[in-house]
Amino acid sequence: MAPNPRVAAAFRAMGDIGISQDKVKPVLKNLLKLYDKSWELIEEENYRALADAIFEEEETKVMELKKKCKNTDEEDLEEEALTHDEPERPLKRLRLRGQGGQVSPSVNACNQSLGGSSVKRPKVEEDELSKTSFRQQPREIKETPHRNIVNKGKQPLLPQIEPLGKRSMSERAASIRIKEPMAEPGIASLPKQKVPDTHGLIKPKDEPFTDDMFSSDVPDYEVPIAVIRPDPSSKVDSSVGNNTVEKQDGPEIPASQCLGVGNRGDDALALTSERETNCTLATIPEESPPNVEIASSPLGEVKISLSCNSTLGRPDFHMPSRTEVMKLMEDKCLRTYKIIDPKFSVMKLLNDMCECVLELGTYSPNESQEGPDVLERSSAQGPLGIGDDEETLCMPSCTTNGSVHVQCSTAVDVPLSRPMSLSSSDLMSIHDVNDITRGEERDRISWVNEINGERLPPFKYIRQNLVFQNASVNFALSRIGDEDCCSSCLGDCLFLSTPCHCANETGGQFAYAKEGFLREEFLEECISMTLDPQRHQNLYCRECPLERVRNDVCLEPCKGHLRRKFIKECWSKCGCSKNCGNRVVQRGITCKLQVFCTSEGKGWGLRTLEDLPKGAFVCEYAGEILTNTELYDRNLENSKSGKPTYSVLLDADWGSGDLKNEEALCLDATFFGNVARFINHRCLDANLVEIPVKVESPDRIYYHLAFFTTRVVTALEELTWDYGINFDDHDQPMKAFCCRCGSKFCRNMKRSTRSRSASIVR
Ligand SMILES: C[S@@+](CC[C@H](N)C(=O)[O-])C[C@H]1O[C@@H](n2cnc3c(N)ncnc32)[C@H](O)[C@@H]1O
Repeated sequence: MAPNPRVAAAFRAMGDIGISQDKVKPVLKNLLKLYDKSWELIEEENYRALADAIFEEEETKVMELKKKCKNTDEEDLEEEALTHDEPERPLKRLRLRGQGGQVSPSVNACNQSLGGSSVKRPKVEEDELSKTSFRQQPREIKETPHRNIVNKGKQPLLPQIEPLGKRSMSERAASIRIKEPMAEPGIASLPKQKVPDTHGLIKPKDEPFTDDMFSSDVPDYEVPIAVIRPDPSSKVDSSVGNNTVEKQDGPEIPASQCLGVGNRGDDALALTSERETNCTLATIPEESPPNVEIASSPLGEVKISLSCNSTLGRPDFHMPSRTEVMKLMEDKCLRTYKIIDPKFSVMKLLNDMCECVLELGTYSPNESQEGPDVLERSSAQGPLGIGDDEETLCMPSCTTNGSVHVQCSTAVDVPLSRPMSLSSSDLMSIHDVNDITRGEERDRISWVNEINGERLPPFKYIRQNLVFQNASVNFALSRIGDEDCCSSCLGDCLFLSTPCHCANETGGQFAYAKEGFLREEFLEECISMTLDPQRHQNLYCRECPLERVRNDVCLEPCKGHLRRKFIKECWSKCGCSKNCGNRVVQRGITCKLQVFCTSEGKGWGLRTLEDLPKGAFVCEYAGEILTNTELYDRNLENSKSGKPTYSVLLDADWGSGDLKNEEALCLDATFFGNVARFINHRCLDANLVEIPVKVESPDRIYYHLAFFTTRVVTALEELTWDYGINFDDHDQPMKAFCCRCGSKFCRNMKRSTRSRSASIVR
């Protein structure tokens, strides 16, 4: 395998300016292994062009530094000659081999001077060194640098793919071979420049980096690659040489956030000066080694998480902003890369890592059929900022036990591997973080997870109900008689002195007020029916479809269905305007909503991002229209999955007549649904109430189930509705969940014998 130019160049750069290789190696080993995967994708030619361009630009500064190092070089060479029996530093050894035993004096001298303890320091002022610390001498790259990093001298880093199921995600990430070149913006197009031969110094390229370059006891990818380290004594200037941190756009960064890159907490990356090295080495809790985790969700999201426990015992610690962390990481820890790639950023690094894993892990023919591994993740508490980068989420966070995490995940919805259970249509259902509706709704609906690494499970977002197969839903215009519409109306029906036919359903008054919200009186009635069903007459079927589907022969008596108030909206056959105030639900969602991961263990939930007045329409429950029989069959298949259920009975009129099988309908949002599928249950004092709405169908067999606020709901409040579950009724199609609604009226805790029909099927 060809040598890796990035590794070579990074080492050359550090060597040239005298950075201790001992300190850097263990860190770079891990960083490079990850980053190189993406770097490898860049064509060799382009790399050279880029490197040449950068090197030339930096030449003058490097030469200046070299002059200053000159004296030291000579001394060091003498010293080296005297002490050549001593074990060589790995880099030096590499160079010696690569140069047939010829060592570049200047490079070697400077290299040893800063980091080495057994050799002299260069005669360079620290400040000056800081200024030039990462300048690199131009050089000619005559041969392709090696790319084959070898682990422990035995195992190649990029072996052939093994079956997925047998290995952890991290192992897979480390071992899958890159298949296709990937262009990197801004790099591929750089013109190639010729670099004078006079500067050709070293070619650390002919040999693979072997075990002796890195600590040998470090397994691939199971070691930390980055850590945020505390520094008890000083604040560190990210621009080097200054012990204070300048405020960026956030609060001052305390000393505890002195950043470094390390390996298992026992080494640190000393990239700039010894002062910084001391800082990064200061107080590393031994019991909490930093760690890197590569994980994927079942849908293929890749997360690379860098973590350490550096805040342990630091009560003064506060979580820095994402910008602060990123800036410090870039400035302090990783500027080596900036020499080679001026566009380098930590975000880019992390994103590249993620994308490499994605690239490497996608649709590999050798992968097993099992889903991708998901590594154990620590659940971060406290708010996580979402990256402003469209493609990457980078989230520094802090747990209560003091761990600091920098987590990066791909927001691009590419599955890591194709689990057997995901069909191509499933893959189509993977959700954009910015808009789960894929443009179906007027406004975007985003999803966030501030709790753990889970991603939104797949489903296909639909705005309106769809018939699955046998449901008897007939939208024929001819079915709507004159009494069921207002064909002679004009404009806005709410402004009529005498309400039109469409208000008949609601007792001759429209359900909506002119402001667009439900009339208080109507709303209160609906709420009261939900809160106290005993006061309102339940409907009982002679032959309940729920019982009939269970047992055709001997039917159990109907347990009753809550009688509900309907809304009838004006529709296409009406003469009024599309903007008529009696058309609310059919216009769709108009408030700003967000799907989020709940902290109470209820899974995903829905919240509003803006204050909502009482009686405001939020959304309807959209899903596949199934017959009760079809739902029963589906549930039989899924009953033991323990997954959330998303089906709702359209039973608001059951009991008023005998229903045929194809008329007993329900909505199932498991596979096709809208945002309402995320609304969780709350016993009794939910902030939403569901109301049946007739739009295009004159009867009550099929209707829309619409959610309205029961009170003022403030921004970021979770939206909930009372599913009407009787937690004591075990004779139900699916097992009831353990309610975590948190309501003081929770029926699951009190085990009340409240006898409401279960309108949501569990
Ligand atoms: C319509 S889904 C709601 C969205 C769901 N939380 C999710 O993650 O997709 C209904 C399911 O959510 C969960 N759920 C809803 N309300 C809950 C509550 N109060 N306590 C616990 N789990 C709840 C149950 O698993 C239930 O089957």
